[in-house]
Amino acid sequence: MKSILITGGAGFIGSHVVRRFVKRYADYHIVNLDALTYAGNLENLKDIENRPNYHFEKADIVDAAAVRKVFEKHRPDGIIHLAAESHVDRSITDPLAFVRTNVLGTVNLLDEAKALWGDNMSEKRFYHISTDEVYGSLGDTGLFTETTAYDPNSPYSASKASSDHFVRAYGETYEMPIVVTNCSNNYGPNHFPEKLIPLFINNIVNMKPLPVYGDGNYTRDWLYVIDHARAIDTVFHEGVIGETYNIGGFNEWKNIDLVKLLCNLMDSKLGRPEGTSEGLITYVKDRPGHDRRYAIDSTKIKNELGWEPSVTFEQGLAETIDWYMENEDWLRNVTSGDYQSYYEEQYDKR
Ligand SMILES: Cc1cn([C@H]2C[C@H](O)[C@@H](COP(=O)(O)OP(=O)(O)O[C@H]3O[C@H](C)C(=O)[C@H](O)[C@H]3O)O2)c(=O)[nH]c1=O
Repeated sequence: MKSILITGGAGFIGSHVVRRFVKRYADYHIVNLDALTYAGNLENLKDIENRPNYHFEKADIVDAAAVRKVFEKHRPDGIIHLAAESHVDRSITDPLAFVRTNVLGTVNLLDEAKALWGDNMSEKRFYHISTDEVYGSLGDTGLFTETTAYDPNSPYSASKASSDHFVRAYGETYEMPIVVTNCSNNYGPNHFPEKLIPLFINNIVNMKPLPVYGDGNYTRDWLYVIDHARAIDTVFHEGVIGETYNIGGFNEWKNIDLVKLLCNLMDSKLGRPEGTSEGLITYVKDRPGHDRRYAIDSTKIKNELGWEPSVTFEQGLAETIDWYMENEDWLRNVTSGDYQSYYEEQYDKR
């Protein structure tokens, strides 16, 4: 039996990866290691929590002793590392939190894997899930490829770039069997409503303002989270050790166009007169250091591993909206506590 440890498995992307692995690989021993911070939620895994091949361990990757205990208990052969602080706006107000989790936490995991595996690394794998933001910002043309130079602009992307470098350094220095993927913006069910799409769905439902940063002409490449989970499965099993693969949706949208599309779809789902939600659009002060455009070239993973997105944006967005509208309790629970005051504070500071 293969023991696979997935960090951040209670989070957005992580929960889709855990679900996929638990359902597809009955003979694997799947361990979800998660600190259950504000964006981690075991509700995301209710449907699989009683499966015999699923195990949950609450631990913070910053706590090396706690990580060691989990490693000694479950002796993972493979590690899929998704645990991270991920929200760019939060990184602007609290960079150190990002250094702790994303840099220190990653190095802790690498060290514990090295200690556990010793010289016997041949059947092992350390897989780091990263972001296209490490490449910085594009102009109006061009795409990020696996050889684009790192040029991070936000504390978040700097912390992810640093963790990528550490993972590669452990590959070079200790011959750890590593693999890295850099993905574009994900969307889909279970996404914490601080990110653009779920925040705006939630605000439209509640007739609240839709805060578009700056002029709204920023571009992102959107990838359905379920397609991303499938890509992670493919890279974990078939990716070549030491390689990087970019994972994107071939699906670029300017924020303002995406927001207008979302408004129209939501008006028709909610039976509201056309234009109601667009009336909620409010241009607010820009995010400092806001990257203008991300766009990813996923040709390598397509040509070498046969992965490409399978869900169209229209389908994925419709499924996402339906999920949020059918899971109002989930949304209410995750937006309780200090969530509202956190956001109000952020806008005041801009
Ligand atoms: C929350 C929010 C965002 N925006 C803009 C800012 C961006 O241009 C775009 C998407 O923002 P969001 O914060 O959802 O995502 P990114 O900053 O692109 O980063 C995301 O995608 C990458 C790949 C990761 O690696 C990050 O972890 C993930 O958070 O909408 C607004 O205009 N208003 C808002 O209220």
